[in-house]
Amino acid sequence: MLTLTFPATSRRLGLYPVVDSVEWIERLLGTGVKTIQLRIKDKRDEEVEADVVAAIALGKRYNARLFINDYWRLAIKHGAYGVHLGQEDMDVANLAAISEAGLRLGLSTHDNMEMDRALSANPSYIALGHVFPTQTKQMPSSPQGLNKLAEHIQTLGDYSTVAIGGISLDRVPAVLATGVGSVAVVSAITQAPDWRAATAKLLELAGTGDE
Ligand SMILES: Cc1ncc(COP(=O)(O)OP(=O)(O)O)c(N)n1
Ligand SMILES: Cc1ncsc1CCOP(=O)(O)O
Ligand SMILES: [Mg+2]
Repeated sequence: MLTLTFPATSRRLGLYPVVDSVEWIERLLGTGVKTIQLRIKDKRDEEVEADVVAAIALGKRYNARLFINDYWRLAIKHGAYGVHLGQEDMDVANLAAISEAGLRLGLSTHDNMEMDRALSANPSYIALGHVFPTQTKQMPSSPQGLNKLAEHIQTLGDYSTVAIGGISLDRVPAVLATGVGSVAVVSAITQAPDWRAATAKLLELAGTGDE
């Protein structure tokens, strides 16, 4: 099998909000967030292209690591910092094209087998989830829990790692104690009664990541 390579990203990506609009990207980059993902689901490329372009421009303006979820063709076309893909996406996306374009690649994993499969692609980071039950996405698997997460982090050594799924503000210290380099959150920010206060506290705990 052809061995692909992707540029490295920071070993610690810090707080990593995953959001569904350019408005959220702009708000959060304005607070000092340095790792962020645009995650728009189930639209045609033509419908999301303008948002992808705007998000990438904001990422560059704020000198942030902006990952595009799913829309890897648009991410290549417009020069995103990186792309995030799931296991099913791996079957259909052209990983070689992402590699050749020099984009970072993040891959989702939910168990040991998926971790091995992801590692064989040499991605820039490995996401591990879901750690806790989540209301944000229907998951076919059970939550991994903190012990399993800690085990995976040990196995992955110096790899850049991201934890996702049900990570509320009060759970962040325990998640970080596993040694994971980043906490990815949706509802902890977007459903917070005061998103600014929530983001400030999350940044205090998880940081902005390594340079
Ligand atoms: C950082 C991060 N981790 C995991 C996911 C989930 O990606 P995926 O499995 O492709 O599912 P969708 O987000 O596409 O529904 C993610 N987006 N970000
Ligand atoms: C996109 C995704 N992938 C695995 S869990 C998840 C949703 C995480 O959302 P929340 O932080 O609200 O639990
Ligand atoms: Mg996906």
